[in-house]
Amino acid sequence: MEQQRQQGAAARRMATLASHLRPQRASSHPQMEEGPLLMGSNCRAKGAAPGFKVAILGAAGGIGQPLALLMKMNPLVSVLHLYDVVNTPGVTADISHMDTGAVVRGFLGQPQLENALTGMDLVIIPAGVPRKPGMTRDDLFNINAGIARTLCEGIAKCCPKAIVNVISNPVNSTVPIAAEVFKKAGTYDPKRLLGVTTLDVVRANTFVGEVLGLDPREVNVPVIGGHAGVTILPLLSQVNPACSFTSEEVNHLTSRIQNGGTEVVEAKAGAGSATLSMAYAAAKFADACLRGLRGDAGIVECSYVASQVTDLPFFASKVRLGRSGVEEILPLGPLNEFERAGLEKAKKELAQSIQKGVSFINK
Ligand SMILES: NC(=O)c1ccc[n+]([C@@H]2O[C@H](COP(=O)([O-])OP(=O)(O)OC[C@H]3O[C@@H](n4cnc5c(N)ncnc54)[C@H](O)[C@@H]3O)[C@@H](O)[C@H]2O)c1
Ligand SMILES: O=C(O)C[C@H](O)C(=O)O
Repeated sequence: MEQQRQQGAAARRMATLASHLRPQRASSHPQMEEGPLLMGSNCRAKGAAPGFKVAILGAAGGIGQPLALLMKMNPLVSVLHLYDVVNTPGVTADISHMDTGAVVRGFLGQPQLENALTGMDLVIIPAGVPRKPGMTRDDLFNINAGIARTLCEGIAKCCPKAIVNVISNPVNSTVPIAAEVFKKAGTYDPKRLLGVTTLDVVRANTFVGEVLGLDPREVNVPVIGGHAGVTILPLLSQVNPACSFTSEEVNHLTSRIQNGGTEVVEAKAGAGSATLSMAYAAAKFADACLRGLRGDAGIVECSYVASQVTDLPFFASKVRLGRSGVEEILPLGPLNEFERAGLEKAKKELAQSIQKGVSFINK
C-alpha cells in the first residue's frame, strides 16, 4: 500500500517536471513544432541544474548566436531562452545539442515574446540592426529605438525583476529608452538596467597590452562615459597594473579605443559590426551579473547605468554588482587634464543622446 502510494507520487512528480521542462511550441513554424527540442516518448525527463534563467533577445543574429553558445557553456545558467523574429528553430536545435547543463528553448516571433521572458533572471538584448561603413551608431536610432521599446515592454510585463543587459545600439540612447518604458510600466529599478560597454574595456585591455607588451588578461583599463565615439573615455591614468604612457601613446590608444567599433565595421565592409568580440564581451559581463546575483563579493565592471557620478542621468563607470544588480557606483577617481577635457566632450554628446532616447518614449 505504502509502496503504491510512493510510486504514484513519484509518477506525478515526473509528469509535473516533464510538463515544466517541455519546450514552448511555435505553432507557426514546423521545425519548432516537431523539432529536436521536444522530448520524445523514449526520453526521460531531464532535470534542469540549479542556476539562473537567461533569455537572449535577438539570439539568431551575429552577436546572438555566439552569445547563445557562450551562455550555454556557462555553468551558472540552468535555462537558456533564445528569442528572435527569425531563425530561432535552427539556432536552438544546434545549441541544444551541446552537452552542457543549461536547458535551451527557442521562441520565434512577437507572439512568443511573453513565453520567452516569463520567469527570467537575466535578459540580454542584442536585437537590432548593426552599422555599415560611413554610419554612426546614432544612425541606427530610428530602427533600434522601436525594437528596444517593444522588447522592454515585454520585460516590464513578464519579468519586471530581471536584470537587463542592453547591447543594441545606440546604447547611449537605448538604455534611457528602456528606463522610460519601465517607468511608464511602474517597474523601473535603476539597479537592474545596465548598458553593456564591456567591449570598450576588452578592446582597451587588448590595445594597452599590445603597447606595454603585457598579456591583456593582466591588464585592466577603466572606460567611462558611454558607448559611441568621444563618449568612450578610457582612463589611461588608472590602468592596472600601474604604468605610464607618452603623450603620443595616449593619443594613439585613446583614438584606437574610441574607434574600435568603426575599425571592425570598415574591415567587415558592409557585412555588419563586431559580433564575435562582442559576444565574448557580453558573455563576460553577463557572467559577472550572474555571479553578483549569486552573492559573490567584489564584482566590479564598467557599465552604462543610471548614475549620479556626473550631472548626467546616465553614465558609464565602474559599478559593483550584487544580488540586486548595481549595488554601488564607484567614484571616477582622479582624472588628469587630458581626461578632464575628454570628459567634457563626452558629456556634451551624451546629454543629447540621453535626451533623444527619453523624448522618443515621451513624445
Ligand atoms: N554594445 C556594444 O558594444 C555593441 C557591440 C556590437 C554591436 N552592437 C549592436 O548590437 C546590435 C546587434 O548587432 P548584430 O551584429 O548581432 O546584428 P544582426 O543583424 O546580425 O542581428 C540582430 C538580430 O536581431 C534580430 N531582431 C531584429 N528585430 C528584432 C525584434 N524586434 N525582436 C527580436 N529580435 C530582433 C534580427 O532578426 C537579428 O537576428 C546592433 O544594434 C549593434 O549595433 C552593440
Ligand atoms: O561599432 C559598432 O557599430 C558596433 C559596436 O558598438 C562596437 O563598438 O563594435
